Amino acid sequence: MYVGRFVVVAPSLAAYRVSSRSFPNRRARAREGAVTVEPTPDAPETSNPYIAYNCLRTTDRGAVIGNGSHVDPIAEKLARGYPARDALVEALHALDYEKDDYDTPRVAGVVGDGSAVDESYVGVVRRDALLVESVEEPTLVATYEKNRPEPVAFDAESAEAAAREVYEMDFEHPIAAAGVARTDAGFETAVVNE
Ligand SMILES: NC(=O)c1ncn([C@@H]2O[C@H](COP(=O)(O)O)[C@@H](O)[C@H]2O)c1NC=O
Repeated sequence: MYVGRFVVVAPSLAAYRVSSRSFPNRRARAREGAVTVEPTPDAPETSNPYIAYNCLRTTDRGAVIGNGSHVDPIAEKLARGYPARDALVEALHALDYEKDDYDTPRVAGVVGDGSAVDESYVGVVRRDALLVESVEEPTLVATYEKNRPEPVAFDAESAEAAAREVYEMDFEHPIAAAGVARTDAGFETAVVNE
């Protein structure tokens, strides 16, 4: 099955996978407090505005993952003190689904900083819906087919294991993955590219 891009929130860690039929020449690059999805140097030029973006940001108040440019405003609102639910609702509603040939949904997840009980969330904005849900068990939402949050088996206990586990999930066209986990020393992140 091809589900496109997807997030898993677990809820003290999270992971994101880039799957792609159309733009396979991409990688996830780890940066300070962020992971960026970008074309590889050999990728053909494209004017598609949706294929390069920060897919992960960490802040003092939580970590954010997702499949596009909405990750930045969600992280910025979170850092300014918005509750995770409100940051997701506002940024997803403002940017809405992608205006491409598929009306591709935007998906996102927030891992809270550990200071509240109901702080980890997933969200998706589709042409026909905006869903933001609190996460208490591992939950997946994808751009296609599985485009509403659903429970998923997920065993990872570190950022690296989370990235590896989503990369190896049995969905077509894996390209790269990123993981983030809350630890006593803050958020740790990891990437997988193969
Ligand atoms: N975030 C991404 O990495 C990403 N990759 C591709 N897209 C969009 O989804 C469309 C379909 O891509 P694909 O056939 O690779 O699933 C692309 O034309 C592009 O508009 C993306 N946008 C949202 O998922």
